[in-house]
Amino acid sequence: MNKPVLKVGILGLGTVGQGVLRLLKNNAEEIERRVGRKLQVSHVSARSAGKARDCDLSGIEVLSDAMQLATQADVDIIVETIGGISPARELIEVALTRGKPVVTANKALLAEHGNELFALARKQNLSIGFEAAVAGGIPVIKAIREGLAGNRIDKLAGIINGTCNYILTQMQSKGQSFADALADAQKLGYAEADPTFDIGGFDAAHKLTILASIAFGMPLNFAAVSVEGIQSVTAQDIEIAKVFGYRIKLLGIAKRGAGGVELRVHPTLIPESTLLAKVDGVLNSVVIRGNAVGEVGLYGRGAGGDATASAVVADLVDLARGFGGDVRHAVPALAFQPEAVQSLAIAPAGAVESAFYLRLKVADEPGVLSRLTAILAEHQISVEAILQREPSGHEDAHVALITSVIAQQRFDHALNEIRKLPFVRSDAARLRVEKF
Ligand SMILES: NC(=O)C1=CN([C@@H]2O[C@H](COP(=O)(O)OP(=O)(O)OC[C@H]3O[C@@H](n4cnc5c(N)ncnc54)[C@H](O)[C@@H]3O)[C@@H](O)[C@H]2O)C=CC1
Ligand SMILES: N[C@@H](CC=O)C(=O)O
Ligand code: NA
Repeated sequence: MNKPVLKVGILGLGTVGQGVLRLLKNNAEEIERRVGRKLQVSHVSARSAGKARDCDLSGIEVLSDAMQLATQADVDIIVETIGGISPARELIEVALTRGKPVVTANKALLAEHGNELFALARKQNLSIGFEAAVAGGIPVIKAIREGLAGNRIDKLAGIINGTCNYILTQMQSKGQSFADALADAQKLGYAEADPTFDIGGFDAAHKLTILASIAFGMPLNFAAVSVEGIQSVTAQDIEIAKVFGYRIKLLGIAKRGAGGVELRVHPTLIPESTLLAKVDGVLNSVVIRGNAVGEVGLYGRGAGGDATASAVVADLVDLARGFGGDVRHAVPALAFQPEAVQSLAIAPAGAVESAFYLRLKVADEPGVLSRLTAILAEHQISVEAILQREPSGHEDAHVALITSVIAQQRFDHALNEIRKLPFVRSDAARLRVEKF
């Protein structure tokens, strides 16, 4: 029987949970017209039941025990916005076991345990919606799983962490310090509960894991992503990159190559003329290359309560439309039929090719540039741009350069030799450069 009202239970009333509650209330009429029935939040579970929140809890039962909500007989759909692995994982498993479809924004959980959770959902003839888990409000999961289903996708790249993009933008355009920009991103509700996930690149790696799976039809394989965060990016590197005509962005890149699939997250110099270089602040963008369509770019808010709620509610609308139906006729979780999802060889990080940016503090003495370029040449690396800064006051001189495209391993061999040179005064800053 088609119930006139579907009851929704929300686990976790933080930035995203509150956003979902607000959006379902504010756009209730629009949503009902889309679904054909009402979506009503009947229960929420919050750790501190009495806490002041930016949402209206009237008429909603607030449970302090999340497991009680996950097993509540009269709740039809569960939204998980607690985050982290435990107890989110157990709560979702219990909800599925009790026959409730789930919507989650939890990329960490899906990247690490999604294969098992999707298998359980399939066994239970249920769906898990996860649009909010990648690039917040941008409908990138839907675009890849459905809109690009006719293509063989061979590459995607994007800015997929709002916190890092906010920090890098603030450092570049306002001269704000890394620490102050991070504190602002936390206040604005962009950062993870533990911001190390953001600045260390792990959150972007969780999202890249999900994107690679649905783009290439491979199982979720978080361990295969090579991850570098933005902690070591300095204001000086941002400024020198600008002189070279580049911006520094944290990118996630998934690419089919001759040596296997490349999965990598790292701060990257990208030419300032590219679209991605112009994506600033909390905005995210993903560019996907399909063999029929060519390049498709998506752009929008990648974090924050309301933007993320937009994605959660879109999943709720999908689940509500197909509620009680046969999931074999729904869009498969990882875009490909589960039995057709195949492991793919992963390219070793050392073999991945790109150009490199190198900055060194050096003693102000003759012969520095010629010795540096000679070592690079011995490793068949040519220099495409070079900049030397004179010493100022007690400061040493700086040399920064951009190389030709080269495998990481070969560049690192050259760098090890460069580090041993007597005139090198500090450890090197080394970043990848992508031309697109
Ligand atoms: N903040 C954002 O912009 C985005 C967040 N996400 C994801 O959404 C999820 C939630 O993130 P936020 O809302 O930012 O986090 P948050 O920290 O603001 O909210 C989580 C809430 O869950 C509550 N909680 C923790 N354990 C609980 C338990 N056992 N029972 C009930 N409540 C519990 C916390 O008290 C907190 O209020 C995470 O998985 C995050 O990665 C995804 C996209 C964007
Ligand atoms: N912490 C994340 C939130 C959205 O996924 C980010 O900053 O992008
Ligand atoms: Na999204």
